[in-house]
Amino acid sequence: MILIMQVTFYLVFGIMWHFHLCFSAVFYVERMRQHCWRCSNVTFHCSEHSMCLLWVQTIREQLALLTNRPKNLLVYINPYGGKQRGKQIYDHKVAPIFSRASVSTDVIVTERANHARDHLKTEADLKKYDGVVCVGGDGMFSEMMHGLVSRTQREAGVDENSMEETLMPCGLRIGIIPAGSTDCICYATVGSNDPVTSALHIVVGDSQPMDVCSVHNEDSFLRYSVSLLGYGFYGDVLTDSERKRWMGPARYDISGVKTFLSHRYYEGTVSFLPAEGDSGTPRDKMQCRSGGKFLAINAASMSCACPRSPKGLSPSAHLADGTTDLILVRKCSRLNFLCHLLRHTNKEDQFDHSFVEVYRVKQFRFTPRYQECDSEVDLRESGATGKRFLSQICREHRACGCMPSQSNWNCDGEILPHTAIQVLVHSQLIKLFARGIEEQPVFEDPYAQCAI
Ligand SMILES: Nc1ncnc2c1ncn2[C@@H]1O[C@H](COP(=O)(O)OP(=O)(O)OP(=O)(O)O)[C@@H](O)[C@H]1O
Repeated sequence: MILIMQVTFYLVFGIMWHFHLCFSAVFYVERMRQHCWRCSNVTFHCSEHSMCLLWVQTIREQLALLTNRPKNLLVYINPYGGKQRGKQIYDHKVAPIFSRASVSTDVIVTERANHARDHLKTEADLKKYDGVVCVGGDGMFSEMMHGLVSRTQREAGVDENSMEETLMPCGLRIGIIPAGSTDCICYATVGSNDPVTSALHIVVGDSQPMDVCSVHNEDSFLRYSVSLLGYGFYGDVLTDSERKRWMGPARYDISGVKTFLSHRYYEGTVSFLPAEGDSGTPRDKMQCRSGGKFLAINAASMSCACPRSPKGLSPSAHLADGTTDLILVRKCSRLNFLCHLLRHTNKEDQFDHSFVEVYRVKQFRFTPRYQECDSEVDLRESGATGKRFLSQICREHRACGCMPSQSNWNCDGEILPHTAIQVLVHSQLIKLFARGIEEQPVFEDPYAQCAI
């Protein structure tokens, strides 16, 4: 009994004691299908008050020894993310679990885009907290991560604009309660996009380090990325879908089909520093420069798994090994490109095509064939008349003023204002309240209760 308790005690997260009726309920995590966790409880009845009290005190003492568990959290809720149910999800599904686990919270419902980022960057008294939690989608996570990373660098005197400086890892862990239209980061780090599961990962104090890529244009810092940096196909899908926000989540499908049919390719050169040692490579083709015509240039710092693509863009990408998987899809026929895209949704190897190259790298640089001086992206549907391409004058045909074909970088769902970028992976810069996707059931019967 003692042995079982030691093994599984970390899954207990609360206890409720009823003095007069002489019983106590112990709350614990129960593993369900598809990486979902649920809150369960077992009730102990006891004929003697003193024995019941002893049990309750012992369990409380044991819980107090688990120092990795958060006691104070700062929570940001985006009330407009996804189906606009962030507040409801937090109040009904998450807050009761935090309360049961004796986690106290300060909750901020955001009033505008970048509210959470700015508050974290400057105002928040971070010493009071053991972690920060966002209730929203990938955009909301990205906002919070930017706020926390920038704050950490500023306090450490690190210049984010300099690629030479080593960034300081963040001290606070980040929790993600999925409530967006795309919850890829949550899905790739927990294995599901279920708010209750994420809340339970937070209260049991899970910790998952994560790499962060910094993206620079010459000497200026642009953004951080933790999941996907995509030029060409994924950049075009995002740019088009941003113009169709009014359509809701259906915009991604419509923009995806439209972008696929347009079959645009882009010219440029990718230079990279391959990972060494035991990081492994997704494929064994070593070279450090690749130029030509590309349908897509993707850098996946995590698998980028999501319900539509259960294995993700790069199934073996590691969350925290200091590398990113650079996937170069060269110009090919529409049919071949379709085959490649379809393999993201099934178990076939999406890299097993002659027009696809993949490298595990620590840093890379992309130079478009036609270097632009500036690119202010105009997202209006009537973009052709906007500012977007005004400065993109073809170098080789200055006289004719023809417009070179350039895409935008999709940086974790945000459009970058520059096409020529340098990317550097910072190993384990942040930590999440997550444990990665559990490969094997810990217990022989994965659906059995975790006995205490
Ligand atoms: N109160 C607010 N009002 C408007 N925008 C907000 C607010 N709070 C946060 N945001 C912004 O909303 C964007 C989308 O939020 P979130 O990621 O939570 O939802 P989403 O439905 O997943 O959206 P996305 O289309 O980015 O996947 C974020 O980039 C964030 O900056």
